[in-house]
Amino acid sequence: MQSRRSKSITGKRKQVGNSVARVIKPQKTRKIIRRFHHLINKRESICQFLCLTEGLDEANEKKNDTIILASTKGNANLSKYYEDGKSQAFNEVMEAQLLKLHSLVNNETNSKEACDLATMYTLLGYIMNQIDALGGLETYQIASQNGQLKGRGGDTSKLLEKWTRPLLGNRSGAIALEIGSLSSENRISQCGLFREVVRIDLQNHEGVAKQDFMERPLPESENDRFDLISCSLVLNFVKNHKDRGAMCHRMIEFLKPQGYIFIVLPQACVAHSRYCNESLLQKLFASIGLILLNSHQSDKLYYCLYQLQKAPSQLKGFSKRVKINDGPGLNNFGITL
Ligand SMILES: C[S@@+](CC[C@H](N)C(=O)[O-])C[C@H]1O[C@@H](n2cnc3c(N)ncnc32)[C@H](O)[C@@H]1O
Repeated sequence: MQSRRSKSITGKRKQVGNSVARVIKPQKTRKIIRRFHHLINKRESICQFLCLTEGLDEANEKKNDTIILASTKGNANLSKYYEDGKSQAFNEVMEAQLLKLHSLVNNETNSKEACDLATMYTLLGYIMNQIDALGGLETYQIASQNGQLKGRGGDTSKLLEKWTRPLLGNRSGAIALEIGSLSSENRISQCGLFREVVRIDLQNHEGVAKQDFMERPLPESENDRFDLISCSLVLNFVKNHKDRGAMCHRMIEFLKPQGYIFIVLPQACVAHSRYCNESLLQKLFASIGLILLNSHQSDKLYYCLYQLQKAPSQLKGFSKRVKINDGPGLNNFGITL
């Protein structure tokens, strides 16, 4: 029988599995999700600064720890700074440093000198410990799941049903793929529009297959393709702009001609990003053959429905992130193709 307690990367014992779900109060879920995103984004910025983006994996913090340690390349000082950061509990000094990280990593005169590296590795250690203290990806997913509970208005596929019923209502036998699925109880699975909904996620959940979409074998025939792909709050979860682009390309491979993609992002990804807004997103998707049918922005989320048309023969202008907004308080969300 699997133990309900496991060791964290810092060696502390922590609870895993359903026991965590019991201790996350609904009013805390948003806070947890925001904190998780904050930490992951800051870690991404530091890793980019250190040219260390390769291989970090939100689903495996132990592996991340090993990768970061390996990047110190036996430099005892750097690994000491990293361990030093890990040993620090939540504190205002480190939080303030995280908040001004943007100016540190974007300072043109900042060469990767010893003092920068010391700060960065200490912050990395601190972030790792904070993610660990939060319970890592598992707690985040449980918080997201709680956020979806019926009656709390959290199931984004309610809008998917509303938008696609007029399009798919008469089509019998439609099949859907839900990437990042946390439950078989969501509207996408219950609305009756689909003969089958294939649900996948990086982690195990009841009624959901554990699979990394990026490793799902490519379709060999039309039967392996989908009428609709749902990608709700997943792209923002993917660690960098290139990998998000790769996921978008891959979704196209899995769509039937004229198939639909339903995408949900935190509203901040289109409203408060240096590298993304709704119009850029629309152009970027158009370059891979996706035409916008519907969109909606709530206080917290941005929803959109695209349909696959014929892709233009050449991909143009989306291989690099271009700054379209500037100012304090913006995030670095972006997608490149
Ligand atoms: C915030 S949850 C979103 C849950 C749900 N779809 C929703 O709308 O609330 C993001 C989920 O995306 C999943 N995810 C991220 N990358 C993935 C990938 N490559 N393949 C499968 N699932 C992935 C994560 O495991 C995580 O559970």
